[in-house]
Amino acid sequence: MTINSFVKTQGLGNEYIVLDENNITFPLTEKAIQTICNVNFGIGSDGILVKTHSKKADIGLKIFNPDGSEAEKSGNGLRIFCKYVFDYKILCKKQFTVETKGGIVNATIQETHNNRASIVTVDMGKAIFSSPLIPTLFECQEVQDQNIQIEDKNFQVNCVSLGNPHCVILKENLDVDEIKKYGPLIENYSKFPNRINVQFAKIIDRKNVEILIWERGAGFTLASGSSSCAVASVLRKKGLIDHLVTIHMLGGYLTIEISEEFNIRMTGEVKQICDGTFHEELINSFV
Ligand SMILES: N[C@@H](CCC[C@H](N)C(=O)O)C(=O)O
Repeated sequence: MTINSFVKTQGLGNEYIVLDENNITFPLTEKAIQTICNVNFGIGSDGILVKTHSKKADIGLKIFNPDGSEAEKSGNGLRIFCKYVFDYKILCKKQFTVETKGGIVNATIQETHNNRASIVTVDMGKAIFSSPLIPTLFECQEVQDQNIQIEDKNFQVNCVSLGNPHCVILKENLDVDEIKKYGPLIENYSKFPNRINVQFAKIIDRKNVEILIWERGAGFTLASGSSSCAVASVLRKKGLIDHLVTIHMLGGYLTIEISEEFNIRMTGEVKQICDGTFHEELINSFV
């Protein structure tokens, strides 16, 4: 990769721009991230992934939301980053560890279908249900079926952390307009000090769940890996699904495996969209 070059890749319609911290000449400020992720003034993306050095793992990853905030974890982001690391021969092996702000994960490149897609598995770590660790300000030890009032509506929320915080709401019917209206209000609800990712989930059967997502710092997205893991963890804890489940989203599906100890393994597709170089005129609009 050359100076100021980028790769853009999507996982089920959740798209990320991948950068190497050694190759960028400009400071990655909040304004730079917001501009690059903007589809009208920049490249357009659901976030930015930055390759960094790690002393504890094979490689390091920083994850930024399009509003400029830093996320601890991202499921699609991790699969996308692992494909990049493998395809661009940054690490010449199919199994490696990645350090994120939300912990170290193990990743495996399963298949690379000749110029079609890659299938990547990531061990996302252990689902954490302890309220203060998520963090939430609910006084109970674990946040299960807690009622919250948002304007005219009452929601029963279940919270979990996969390194990043999630709020899962079970629904009988999924409504895109509803999550677009209430998602940002739940994201910023007073009991979520670090804000939160929001999922509406509809159980199809014990092996299939359909979800809609409102992402912290990004908004409505077509898919989210950590959200899929969050929904699977919460529903498994309630005994409503099997240990192996397919999470269906608007952009595609992910397979999630939940161990007895709530270690979560996620497998799904990723496809590169393009690569390129930031134009001077774009860089000058945020430096
Ligand atoms: N799209 C991601 C989640 C990205 C981070 C999230 N918005 C946060 O702030 O925690 C995924 O696939 O997990």
